[in-house]
Amino acid sequence: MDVYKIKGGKPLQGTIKVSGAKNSAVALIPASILADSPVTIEGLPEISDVLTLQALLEDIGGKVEFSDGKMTIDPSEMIAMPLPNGNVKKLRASYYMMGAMLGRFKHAVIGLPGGCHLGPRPIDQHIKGFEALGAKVTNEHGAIYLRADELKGAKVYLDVVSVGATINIMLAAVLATGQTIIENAAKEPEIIDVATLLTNMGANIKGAGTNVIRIDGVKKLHGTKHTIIPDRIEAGTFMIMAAAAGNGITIDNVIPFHVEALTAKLREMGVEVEEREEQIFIPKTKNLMAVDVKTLVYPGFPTDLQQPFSVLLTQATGSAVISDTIYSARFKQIDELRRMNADGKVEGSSVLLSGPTPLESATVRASDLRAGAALVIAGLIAEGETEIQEIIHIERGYSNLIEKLKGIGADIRKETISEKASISE
Ligand SMILES: CC(=O)N[C@H]1[C@@H](OP(=O)(O)OP(=O)(O)OC[C@H]2O[C@@H](n3ccc(=O)[nH]c3=O)[C@H](O)[C@@H]2O)O[C@H](CO)[C@@H](O)[C@@H]1O
Ligand SMILES: C=C(OP(=O)(O)O)C(=O)O
Repeated sequence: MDVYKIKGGKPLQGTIKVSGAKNSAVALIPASILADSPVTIEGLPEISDVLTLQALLEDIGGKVEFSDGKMTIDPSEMIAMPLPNGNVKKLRASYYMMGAMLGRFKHAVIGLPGGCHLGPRPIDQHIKGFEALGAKVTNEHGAIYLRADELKGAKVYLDVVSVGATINIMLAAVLATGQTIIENAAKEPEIIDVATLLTNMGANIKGAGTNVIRIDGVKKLHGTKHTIIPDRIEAGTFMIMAAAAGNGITIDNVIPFHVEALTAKLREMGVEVEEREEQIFIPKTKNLMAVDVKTLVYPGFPTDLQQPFSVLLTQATGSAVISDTIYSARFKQIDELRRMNADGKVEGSSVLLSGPTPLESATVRASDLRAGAALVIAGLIAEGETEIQEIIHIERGYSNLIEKLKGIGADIRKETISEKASISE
């Protein structure tokens, strides 16, 4: 079992570079299925979700080359191979194989997706969209069967604002006949990134980034070259880290506009945030004041930063309430932070945190990706050596984290330890 070991309390200083966005990458890669010639994506993060998607494309006959963040996918010989199990369970975004394969082959068999356990994560809105386009969708023994004689554009109103459903319906609709309108669409920057790739492949999409997206179906899509946007959640994680443990940190390769909700919260707490063109500088913070946080759909405060942000609140003066309106039970980090001396309590869909509390090292478990990121930040602050187990979740989403953190002075290493030392349930 691999673990991270972190000796906390080191002064962190210098420049840390953000990689390409995980939540774009995991949609851009499946989008290539819709082309009739090679698609090249540059700036991809080196994370296990990307490698798993590469394997899934290879499973269906794609020829994929991936090195130095550049992936070239030749989709010309892909076939509609069923993917009921195996790799699809390893990540959430395998659901994009549904929209992309349905769009190209008019049928697909895909196992139910995996991903972080954040409470219930239904895909009813994805299915509602596929059905509106004319697909018959059934769930048989844990796999979703999708089949359509023809996909025809339709109006789809999303009952909940969903990133995954918005992108998946776009993927299924770009090669359908006629016009599809997605109403109450999600507006995340990753949706614009995917729409940009599809447009450069020859698709006709208007309104991505607003809550109404119009797609006029085209007959075919061709290969292209695309550079991914920076990961705003990784950037936000580094901003929180800089506020909690930094001695002057520059976060490089960030679009400041994409992290505005976090910037505003940090400023409210007393953190100085200097925005530059593609960088953010955070000097050493002296006094942190507690602030309440409520997660919302974009451009609101992202649920994916709520868990890392909770660590910062343990260092702030006063009491604060965090409410997660997207995933009401996304608080598994709190039990682990309590092992490290944090004063936090989960109450329904909120957490009450009081501080400042000096964190102490402990052996803790990364129950999910952002809980893991939270524990890394906690480990960087804590007195002594913290061991983080189940880092497999962290490596789904953070590219070269150890090297990046060492580069700003952190004492962190990856070690393999005996399974017997696991603290998992
Ligand atoms: C791979 C990826 O991009 N993952 C992100 C994506 O996940 P994901 O696409 O799974 O999240 P959604 O935006 O779909 O979910 C938002 C909310 O809608 C609900 N819902 C969603 C779909 C559906 O069919 N029915 C339904 O009820 C969910 O339970 C959740 O409460 O957006 C989340 C919310 O910003 C982020 O935390 C994830 O990092
Ligand atoms: C929840 C997340 O990822 P996924 O949707 O891939 O599980 C995340 O990136 O924080």
